[in-house]
Amino acid sequence: MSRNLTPDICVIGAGSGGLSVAAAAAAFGVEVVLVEKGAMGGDCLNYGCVPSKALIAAGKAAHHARTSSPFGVHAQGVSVDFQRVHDHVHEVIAAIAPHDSAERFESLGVTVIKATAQFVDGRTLVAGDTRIRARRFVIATGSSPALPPIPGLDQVPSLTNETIFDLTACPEHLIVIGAGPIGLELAQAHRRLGARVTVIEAETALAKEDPELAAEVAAQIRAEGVELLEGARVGEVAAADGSGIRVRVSDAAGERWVSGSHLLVATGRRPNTKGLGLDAAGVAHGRGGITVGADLRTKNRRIYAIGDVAGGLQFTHVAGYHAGIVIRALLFRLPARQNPDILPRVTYTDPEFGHVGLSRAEAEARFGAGRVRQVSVPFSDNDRAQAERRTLGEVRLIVGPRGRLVGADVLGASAGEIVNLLSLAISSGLKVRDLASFVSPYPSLSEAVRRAAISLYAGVPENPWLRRLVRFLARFG
Ligand SMILES: Cc1cc2nc3c(=O)[nH]c(=O)nc-3n(C[C@H](O)[C@H](O)[C@H](O)COP(=O)(O)OP(=O)(O)OC[C@H]3O[C@@H](n4cnc5c(N)ncnc54)[C@H](O)[C@@H]3O)c2cc1C
Ligand SMILES: NC(=O)c1ccc[n+]([C@@H]2O[C@H](COP(=O)([O-])OP(=O)(O)OC[C@H]3O[C@@H](n4cnc5c(N)ncnc54)[C@H](O)[C@@H]3O)[C@@H](O)[C@H]2O)c1
Repeated sequence: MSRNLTPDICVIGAGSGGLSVAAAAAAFGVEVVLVEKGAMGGDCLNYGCVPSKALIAAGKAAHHARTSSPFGVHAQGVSVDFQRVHDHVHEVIAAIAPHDSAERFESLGVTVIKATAQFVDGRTLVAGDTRIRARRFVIATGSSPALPPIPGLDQVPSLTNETIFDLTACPEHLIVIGAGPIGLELAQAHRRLGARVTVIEAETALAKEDPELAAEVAAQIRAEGVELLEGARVGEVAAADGSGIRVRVSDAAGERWVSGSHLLVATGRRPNTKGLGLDAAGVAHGRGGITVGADLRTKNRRIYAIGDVAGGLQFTHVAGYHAGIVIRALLFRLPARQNPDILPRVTYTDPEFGHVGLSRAEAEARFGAGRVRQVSVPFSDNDRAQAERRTLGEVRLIVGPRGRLVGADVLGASAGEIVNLLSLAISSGLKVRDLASFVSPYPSLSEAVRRAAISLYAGVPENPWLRRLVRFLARFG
């Protein structure tokens, strides 16, 4: 039996973006229908952020146990029970899942429909046996692993982020294609949990980040025993004798076959637009995703697109940020536009790598090279980092006209936490002067931010006018 619904808002996709829109709209008493074809919580909870960070935490525990002797702590015979690692990862997902569950959203007043959604025209969506005509639609269908057209790849068993967290035994030799955040985070975690790991990257590792700092991450990962091949082309994939995989690789060292027990493909993402009926709905889209304006509206003014499917930065916090913009527009009819200049991102390798705002090159292109300064402080100058023997890396500030903080990079321990402070500073339009003049508890890693800010004024005591002023004022007793 079919039914017709006419809610105020219909959200497609119950991942990071869709759940935020649905929860906020329901909180204001707005009638919302949420359509989800798979697991509630989307990629982040089930196949992305949560399981990867839980696996990384397990790898970190093993690494710390093995490397604690400089503290005088000797842990002998560290062993990893991978079944337990698997269970830990799934316990973490299970602990968070109730927050994203259909039951919770129903209790908030949201009508949840478990079905695949498809537009049939510009204002009608079909999901299973339900037809939905809403005042506004929000498409939040996310992205999926993009598999490259490598000969033989479809003939062998391979893993993606959607399947790797189901392994209950540690891969003997994991081959990873792609050294972006997914490839590198998972490569290092598996290495620390006992796998031999080879990463094959066509260009350079973490190519979207500052090259100098990305190279430091790559060096650390290599030092832990990951074989990282950069500028390497994968010519073909084939089954090896027994149950393994062989990958034909060519790089500066020549052409050879690399054999392993498992293959992880982490070569980027494709937006989930297929089968949505976007053409019937009059929604423009391309390979990069759905075409949206800065207000996240599509070509069809009734329909918004947010998160990974909207073709910009692909992060959970960006999907949440998009949700906030759309809620302002849908509920309060306030104009809201996304501002890419304030968005942070963190790669959870060890050392972690955090970035917010503009890179130095972007700042120079926008303001002119002469109006941009960069200051940095290494963690080796930070007492807390020394105490914890976590001295690798640095805090870098990119300073624009009139001393405004326009970008920052943090490489090192807890970079993902430190970047929060910098993200607040940039989104609030703070000046470097503000970061130099707050009281930071001693000893803390974030104190490096204040130190970097103060270093912008390193030449001030040499200023002859100020020196004369100090001498003059001293005369008054
Ligand atoms: C391994 C990995 C690690 C990551 N780590 C981080 C991290 O540490 N930090 C971070 O910020 N980001 C991380 N990300 C990225 C993050 O997961 C995504 O940016 C985020 O999930 C995007 O949210 P979304 O709402 O756009 O899409 P999703 O969370 O993917 O949700 C989309 C939902 O839409 C549903 N759907 C799709 N099509 C339809 C349809 N036709 N009908 C009904 N439902 C549909 C899907 O089933 C899915 O549940 C990671 C990603 C991966 C893969
Ligand atoms: N910590 C985080 O916030 C986090 C973690 C994981 C993923 N993510 C999100 O997920 C997105 C996707 O991550 P990703 O790592 O899959 O994508 P990516 O696009 O960042 O990296 C993919 C890498 O694969 C390489 N590559 C592509 N085809 C190849 C081939 N045929 N042979 C060898 N190398 C090849 C590319 O050169 C690139 O370096 C990220 O951009 C990010 O937005 C975020």
